[in-house]
Amino acid sequence: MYGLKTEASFDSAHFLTDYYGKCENLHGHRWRMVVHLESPDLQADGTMKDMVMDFGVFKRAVRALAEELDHTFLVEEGSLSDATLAALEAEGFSLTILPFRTTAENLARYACERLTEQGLPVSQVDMYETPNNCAVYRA
Ligand SMILES: Nc1nc2c(c(=O)[nH]1)N=C([C@H](O)[C@H](O)COP(=O)(O)OP(=O)(O)OP(=O)(O)O)CN2
Ligand SMILES: [Zn+2]
Repeated sequence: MYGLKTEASFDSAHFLTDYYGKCENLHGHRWRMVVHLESPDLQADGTMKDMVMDFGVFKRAVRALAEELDHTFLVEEGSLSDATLAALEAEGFSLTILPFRTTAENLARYACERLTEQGLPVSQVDMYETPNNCAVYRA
């Protein structure tokens, strides 16, 4: 089995709904997303011959996802009233509405799904919420 790994980071705000502790308050993290690819075979021909995938293509896909989430407020759908969302948008804040509680576990799965949709053979995503705390999602 062959593997590749690359990473990108993004700074985003979030809060955890129904969390009893400091994380129920709006706060931010520098999320570090480490993406692992796995393939039993290397490409047979063309520009990516003998590669799982060109590192350039891989890192651009991971960076593009990080860029999409960077400096946005990650909001769990339904966790804020329409009036609050409208007020934040009226102030020019950038929101990313997600259909799940914004835990590191769910964000790791989300990144895996988004990159897999693009045809990357993702085997695992490590989502670091802090330098010491990381959630892992395996495809
Ligand atoms: N399994 C998970 N546990 C927690 C998650 C999570 O996504 N998955 N998230 C949080 C909060 O988002 C919180 O921001 C993290 O809190 P904490 O670990 O306390 O992080 P700190 O930066 O404050 O770390 P210190 O060690 O206290 O400096 C909570 N749990
Ligand atoms: Zn947090």
